[in-house]
Amino acid sequence: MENLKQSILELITDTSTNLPPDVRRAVNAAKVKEDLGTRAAISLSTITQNVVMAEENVSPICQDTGMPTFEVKTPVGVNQIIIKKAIKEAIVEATKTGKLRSNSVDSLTGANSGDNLGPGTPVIHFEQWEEDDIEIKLILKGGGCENKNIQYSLPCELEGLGKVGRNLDGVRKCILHAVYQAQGQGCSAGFIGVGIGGDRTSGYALAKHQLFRHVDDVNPNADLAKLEDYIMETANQLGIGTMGFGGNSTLLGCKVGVENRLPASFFVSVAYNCWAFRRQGVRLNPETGEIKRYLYKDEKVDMDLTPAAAAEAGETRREVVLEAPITEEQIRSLKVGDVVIINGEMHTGRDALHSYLMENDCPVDMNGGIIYHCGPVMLRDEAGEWHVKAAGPTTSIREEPYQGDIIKKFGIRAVIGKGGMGAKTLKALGEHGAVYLNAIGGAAQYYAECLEKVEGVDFMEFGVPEAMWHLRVKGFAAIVTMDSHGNSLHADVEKSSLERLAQFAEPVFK
Ligand SMILES: O=C(O)C[C@H](O)C(=O)O
Ligand code: SF4
Repeated sequence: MENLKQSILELITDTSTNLPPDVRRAVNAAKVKEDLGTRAAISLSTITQNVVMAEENVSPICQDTGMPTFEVKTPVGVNQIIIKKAIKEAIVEATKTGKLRSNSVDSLTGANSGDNLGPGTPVIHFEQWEEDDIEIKLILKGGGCENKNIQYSLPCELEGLGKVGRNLDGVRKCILHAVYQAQGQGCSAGFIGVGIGGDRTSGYALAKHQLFRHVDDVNPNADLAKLEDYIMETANQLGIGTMGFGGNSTLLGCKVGVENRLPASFFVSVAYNCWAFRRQGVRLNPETGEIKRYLYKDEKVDMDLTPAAAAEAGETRREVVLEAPITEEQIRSLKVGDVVIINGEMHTGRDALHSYLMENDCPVDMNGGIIYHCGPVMLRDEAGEWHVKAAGPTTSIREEPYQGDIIKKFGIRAVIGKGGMGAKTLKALGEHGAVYLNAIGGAAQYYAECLEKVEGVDFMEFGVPEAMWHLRVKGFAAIVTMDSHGNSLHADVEKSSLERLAQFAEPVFK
């Protein structure tokens, strides 16, 4: 098995940097469905560009390379301990070379292991099978979309949909609700795997397992095939759209599996995966460990790079250039829908930093400054200089308990992230003259290119993703989705999508 580690390393690299053809087809199709010039069309244009850049740069499509989860099938007689060791070695190497972000964090101390190894990471499932080859499948599912997974225990009552019974129609309602509750926070347009039945643990495992199905396969169970088609049709009428900006493409794939349940339990488990749906697999020669073929590479699919047209007549989009320190006057002139181009300095900060800043001072002057919810992939060269390898936004709503206070305490004028924030932050934006800017989630290569220089870093003890990186940027584009006048695109889309959800309350599957 002399080639085993190298083959696994290739699998990890390909999964992280090269979106599979079935996913590419789905993203391209979504792009066609959006009207030219809308926010959704512009986002999809950035997304397709980002996919191409990741392949060319052999760098992560999204900076969050997720929880590496391997599903391994071995013929009888193959040593699984050797495979496990090779997987771990390949993971360490892929982390060192920036194909994976160091993502394994001690849940009690917050310490990042730095090499993606630790209790429970990576996840490896073994199974024996009757075939002669070794098969290894890998999914890199990021934390933001993982947070939007949801499990329903039936019977229950759901907002907009009413009573949910223990039958196929109840399952239908749960799935629609799952898409609704994710809004744009899991970087829609998404893919969902659904597990009906099992217990709480096996139900989620079944749901995640569905994500290994081809996007365009047909469910062998006729009822579930109908359900999948129905969900695809209906969920895309919720109007959540790419990144939750509104639009026609909310869901790119729906795969449903079923297992028996206990008499007392009826779970519907939903695994939500962002558009950056990174999963791949290989068949290996059991003697040498060489790759015989890839599992999700049926044909080469180029991304649709047609640029999103300029706004149509009637929909004017202002472009405003901002450079820190930003004045209150500049902020007050911004409205939801404006596109902002940022030059100059910004600082990253996410969960660890926000909680720290509540009680402590900031090492840099943030007055008039810009904070970017981002946990980048960074590499240091021989001269000790840091380089940004991938740096898209992270889900901002996690900072909701802190953001308003932090804006006030440090005089921050702009918060960049994705998925939007809540009422408390909206109020603070109005009171203190600040703005929320939505960057395109997952577009980690696209944004890395705008980050020209790493000026410094604080709090490396928080680990690379959570540290406060001081960055010099050029031409960083984001959209105002919450302004200082009380407007929030996120609140609007949430409200309108709930109204649309309620239109699907009547039974469909008898
Ligand atoms: O951790 C990250 O960088 C992003 C995360 O996957 C998210 O979607 O919030
Ligand atoms: S940032 Fe978005 S695209 Fe990246 S892992 Fe999180 S949910 Fe997925």
